[in-house]
Amino acid sequence: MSNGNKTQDELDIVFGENDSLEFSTSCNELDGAKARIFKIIVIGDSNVGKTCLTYRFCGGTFLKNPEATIGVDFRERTVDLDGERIKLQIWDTAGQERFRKSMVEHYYRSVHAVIFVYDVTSLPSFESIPEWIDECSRHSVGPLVPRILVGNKCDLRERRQVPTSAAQCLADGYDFPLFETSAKDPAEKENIDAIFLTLAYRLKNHKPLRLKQPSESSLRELWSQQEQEGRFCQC
Ligand SMILES: Nc1nc2c(ncn2[C@@H]2O[C@H](COP(=O)(O)OP(=O)(O)OP(=O)(O)O)[C@@H](O)[C@H]2O)c(=O)[nH]1
Ligand SMILES: [Mg+2]
Repeated sequence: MSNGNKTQDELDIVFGENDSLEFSTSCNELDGAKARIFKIIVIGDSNVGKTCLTYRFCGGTFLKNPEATIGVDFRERTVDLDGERIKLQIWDTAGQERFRKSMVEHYYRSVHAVIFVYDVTSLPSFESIPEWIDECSRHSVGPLVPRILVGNKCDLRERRQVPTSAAQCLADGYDFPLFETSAKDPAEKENIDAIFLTLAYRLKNHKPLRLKQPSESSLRELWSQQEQEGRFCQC
C-alpha cells in the first residue's frame, strides 16, 4: 500500500513488523499483554514542525527535509505506564488547507487528546492557535478531552518572535499546559516525550477500559482517500 509522501520507515512505524493495522479494537494484544489505544491529533499551521515533533517522539530522531503533510500521517508508539501498556496512535495532520479540508472530520472523530503546535519564530502561527482551538470545538470535541499547547523551534533563539510570557498567558486562558521545545535539538528528546506522556497519563487515569476506536475498514477508507488526494496534489 502506498500513502502520499510517507517513507518506508514511517510505514514500518504505522504497520509494525506484521504489516497489519491494529486499530480495530480498543485493546490490542502486544506480546501477550493487552494495550489500550489512544488517538492523539497534532494540529497547527503548516511548517510549525508537527511532522518533526511526532517523528522525534515515535522514531527517536530529527526528520531531515520533511515534505508538507498531505491529509494525515499515522505514527504510533507503545509506552509502559505503571505496568500498563498504552499504545499512542498519533495523527500528524496537514497544516495546509488544501491538504486537509476533506480530512477534517476524520481528524476529530473519536479523538482522545489534542496537541496544538505553533512555531516560536512565527508570530502568525501563534496568532492562529485560537482558530485551531475553535475548529476543534466546532467538531464537538468535548471539554474533557485533554489539550496541550506546544511552541516548537526553540533552538532558533535569535529568531524568536513569541515570548514565553505571551504563550503562557494564552495557555492559562484556556487552562492548557504549555511546553516549549525543539524537535531538532537532541537534548529536547525527553521534553518531547514528556508532552506525549503527560497526555498518556491523563488518559490512562481518566478513561474507562472500553474505548470506541475507528474500525479497520474506516481506516483503510481513509488511506485510500489519501492516496487519491496525493495523486491529485501532484498534478
Ligand atoms: N530549527 C528547527 N527547525 C524545525 C524544527 N522542527 C521542524 N523544523 C523545520 O521546519 C520545517 C517544517 O517542519 P514540518 O515538521 O514538516 O512542519 P509541519 O507542521 O508538519 O508542516 P505541514 O505538514 O505542512 O503542516 C522543516 O524545514 C523542518 O526541518 C525545530 O525544532 N527546529
Ligand atoms: Mg507535516
